Amino acid sequence: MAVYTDVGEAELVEFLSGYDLGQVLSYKGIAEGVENSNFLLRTSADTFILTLYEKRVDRNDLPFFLGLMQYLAEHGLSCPLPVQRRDGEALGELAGRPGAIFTFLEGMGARRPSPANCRAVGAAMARLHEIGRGFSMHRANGLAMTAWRPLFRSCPDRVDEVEAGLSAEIEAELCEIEASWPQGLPSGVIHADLFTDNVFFLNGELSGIIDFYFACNDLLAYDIAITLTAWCFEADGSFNMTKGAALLNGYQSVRPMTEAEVEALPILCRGAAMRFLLTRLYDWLTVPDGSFVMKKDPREYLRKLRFHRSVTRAGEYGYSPSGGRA
Ligand SMILES: Nc1ncnc2c1ncn2[C@@H]1O[C@H](COP(=O)(O)OP(=O)(O)O)[C@@H](O)[C@H]1O
Ligand SMILES: N[C@@H](CCOP(=O)(O)O)C(=O)O
Repeated sequence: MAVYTDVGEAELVEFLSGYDLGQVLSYKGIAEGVENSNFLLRTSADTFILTLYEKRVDRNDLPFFLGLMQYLAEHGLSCPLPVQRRDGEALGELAGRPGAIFTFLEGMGARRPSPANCRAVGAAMARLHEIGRGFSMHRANGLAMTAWRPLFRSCPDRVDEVEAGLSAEIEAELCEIEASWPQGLPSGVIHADLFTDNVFFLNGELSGIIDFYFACNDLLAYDIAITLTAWCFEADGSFNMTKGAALLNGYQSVRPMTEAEVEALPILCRGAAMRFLLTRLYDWLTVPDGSFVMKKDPREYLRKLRFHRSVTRAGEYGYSPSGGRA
């Protein structure tokens, strides 16, 4: 349940007095999400999303996130647009937290993505990468490859309780990833959390992308690796090459990958699986049972990591050099 901060009606009315959004009709907490508190807000003007930023989001990063959403929306990517107050600011303070209001996006995440969904998300991600070239703000990736070992070290000494031998497996894997991580690939603005719950579909068409709170500057192909890892495995843990090909072809229909990116895809996928294995592992071992923070199973990403370790070339993900070309 992602409502960590309660909002009283009087303080909400006071907060809204800075906007031209009419009268509050209703507001209710949204269960989905992990990081922040989100409310569905209906006013006499329209329906909106009210987000209160919780402790895990650094408030110094908020201008980057809000600025990026505004820039992408203004350049044709469907994503929430931060609503400005009368004084021109989009960020305010509510219930002791930084807060902002966003336009509401219609649609729902694909629970079991089809190859067509995968193609659409690949193309949308490439559009995001292309549009992002013109965005002038910069944010280093706080969860970049160099942050994984310190994150692993900060996990309590109970990693092997999750699975026997896990600590040694992660240690060995980190050494290989660190030694083989690619240098000099094209970089730019990436979403970095393009999971199925963050991409909405309406009537079979991709209607928008949400949740830019891990967005940062990093390797574009690392974003492809994250998305491929999130979208193209089945519930039984098997990789679906049809979906992989669809996602990569969709991406390449907008932005062809360079040869170096294609070659690096297997190691980037190992990194992507490691990043989500570690954040999930940390939460699994540190967040108390019964807490509001939704813990996700780290073993899902351990299985994905093991698959990626067996891959030697991008063709095994469904990549084909002509992919995306008409
Ligand atoms: N602009 C939006 N339009 C429609 N629904 C939204 C919007 N932003 C968030 N939501 C809803 O709120 C949920 C949580 O949002 P998300 O940004 O993923 O939260 P968190 O950052 O806490 O993970 C989403 O799954 C979706 O249901
Ligand atoms: N996608 C991450 C967790 C972050 O959750 P989100 O609700 O912010 O997308 C994971 O699955 O580990």
